[in-house]
Amino acid sequence: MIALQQLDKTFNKGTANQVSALQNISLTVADQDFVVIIGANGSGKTTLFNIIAGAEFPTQGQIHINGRNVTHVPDYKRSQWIARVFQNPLSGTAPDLTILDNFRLAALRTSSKKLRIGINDKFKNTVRDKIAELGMGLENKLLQPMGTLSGGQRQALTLVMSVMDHTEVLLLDEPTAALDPRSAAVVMTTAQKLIDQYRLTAIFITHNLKDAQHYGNRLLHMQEGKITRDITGPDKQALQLADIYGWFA
Ligand SMILES: Nc1ncnc2c1ncn2[C@@H]1O[C@H](COP(=O)(O)OP(=O)(O)OP(=O)(O)O)[C@@H](O)[C@H]1O
Repeated sequence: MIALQQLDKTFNKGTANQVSALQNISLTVADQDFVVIIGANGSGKTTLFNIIAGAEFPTQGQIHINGRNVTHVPDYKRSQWIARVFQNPLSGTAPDLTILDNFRLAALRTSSKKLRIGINDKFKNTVRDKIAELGMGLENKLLQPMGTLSGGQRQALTLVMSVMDHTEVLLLDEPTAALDPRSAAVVMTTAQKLIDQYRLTAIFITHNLKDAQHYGNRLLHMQEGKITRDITGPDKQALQLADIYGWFA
């Protein structure tokens, strides 16, 4: 469970450039919830992710993840149980390294994996099996540089890489924004499959209102640093695209 209590984030406090990016945000995300966040540019979505991931600390308020108070735990420590996939398919990957070496690098995020990787072929076989599940034929390209793949292939691999071990929370930060519609659909289908398979708690930021309607069991609308709508369960299922468009009028 993720519990955010009365979070504030102010940038450049006390200066002419002061920005109140998050204002008194309280939110509880249950285990295995799939929450979608939409909102206009500058409404605070990425700042919220930065604070959940530990890339930024709140000006005020607290964050608990599965009962642990992580408010001031930095991102490199939280990465043991939080994975984040970004808009840019190259974020978090090394384009000149092979697919396998990228998986090795990602594996170094957790100490448990450090012990296993590189000792024998077990890690390679595990990676090959996980990649084969994507159904994209990439398991036969383990020694191909990551940078030679398409954006959609890279995002699909990044998803697999992110959730392979110990991840409890998956933060999807506009993961399909740079992709063509077909690749975007493949990446979102992959994300949904992995979320179900690994029973992840997921939060998905998107500007694609169709995806916001289709995915998740809960939809949040952010405006000016606040959560102004929180629609769950049957109410979310009943939402029409026109309703969501109307929120941006
Ligand atoms: N490091 C920073 N320093 C100063 N201001 C910042 C910083 N990061 C974000 N902001 C400001 O905080 C506000 C919220 O920005 P944020 O990036 O969280 O919005 P967003 O909803 O993710 O927008 P977008 O949809 O464009 O990605 C904006 O006014 C932004 O300019």
